[in-house]
Amino acid sequence: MQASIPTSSPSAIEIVALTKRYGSGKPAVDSINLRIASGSYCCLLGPSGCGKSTTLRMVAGHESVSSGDILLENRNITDLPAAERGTAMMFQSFALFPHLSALDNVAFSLKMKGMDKAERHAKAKDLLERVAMGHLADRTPGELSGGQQQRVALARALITQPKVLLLDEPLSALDPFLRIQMRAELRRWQKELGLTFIHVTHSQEEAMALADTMVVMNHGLIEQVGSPHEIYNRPASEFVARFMGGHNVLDTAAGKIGVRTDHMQIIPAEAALPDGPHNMRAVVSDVEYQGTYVLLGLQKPGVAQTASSTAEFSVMVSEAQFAARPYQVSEAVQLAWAAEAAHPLGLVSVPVAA
Ligand SMILES: Nc1ncnc2c1ncn2[C@@H]1O[C@H](COP(=O)(O)OP(=O)(O)OP(=O)(O)O)[C@@H](O)[C@H]1O
Repeated sequence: MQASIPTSSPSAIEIVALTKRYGSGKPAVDSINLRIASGSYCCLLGPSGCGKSTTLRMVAGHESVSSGDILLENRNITDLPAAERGTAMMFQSFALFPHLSALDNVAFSLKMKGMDKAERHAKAKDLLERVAMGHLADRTPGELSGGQQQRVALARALITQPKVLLLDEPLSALDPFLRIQMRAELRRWQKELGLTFIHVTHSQEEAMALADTMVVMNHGLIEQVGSPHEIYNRPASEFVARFMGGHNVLDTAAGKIGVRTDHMQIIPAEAALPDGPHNMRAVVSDVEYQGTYVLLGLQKPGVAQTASSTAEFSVMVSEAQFAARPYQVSEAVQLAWAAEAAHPLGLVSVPVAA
């Protein structure tokens, strides 16, 4: 479901019925509405092809809009050239000029504006100091690590004094260890600078770690907007529950519900359970040891097991709980959950009034 962000803080960006059509088929971005609070970290999240990069590029002015509007601090920027919008973009590969020093990379856009060398170098040096790169200002990108290149790319984006920084998969070129380190740096910079960041990612984990507001997209539509805690604890649709992971989707008489895998209990088949809507029978189909917990895969009873069949449900049990009562593949069990652990999953996305 789409939902509006509380209107108490002023919107840095407001997107109204924004649509992008590339051909005659379904739009890549389909009349979306969104408000992004000033000074917040917003992550656009979704599977490949959901329209998140197209949305970001339309905000940046790198992609034309088929219909709808984009407002930055109440100014309609829909038809303005990229350089006049008050946004700056940081790309996946950082797009640094390989033959220029870090200093000249950062100063480049000021050179294009005709600023004299001493002044632009002073501004660039100042920004490099801010991202702890002042001592490496003379190095070319090839002489810098991935994380250092990212800091130069950030300084280069900030030199235009944007109100909104747009980041397109900025961490995907980094190795997993550095990605986690740079993720923390991005978050710290955003808070220190007090700027609005809009960050596109396909990683749920990255969005959860960074975002004040997550925007989950699918098929050109916004499925849900909310804090990581809201999205994880109250996924609004089956798509969001499955995409975020860590949830079971169950068919009940009252419709589909979501229950977190760590909020579901596994109980031996012979144990007595109260009759009611909050339990079901299942068969263990796989047991995965994950260190602090064990993830049990389960199927409905009577479903034939093959080597390629995947578990329909999952239950996370602590290592200690599993050690006290281990479960085996093919064992019949019962699953139970508290009424308050189940939340209904809607099916239809509804647009929000902008
Ligand atoms: N220049 C283009 N011409 C035609 N179709 C395009 C163009 N750019 C994107 N599309 C299509 O628009 C849809 C949305 O693409 P978009 O790049 O916004 O998705 P995405 O969510 O960012 O995916 P990814 O994570 O793979 O980059 C896709 O179906 C894509 O094929």
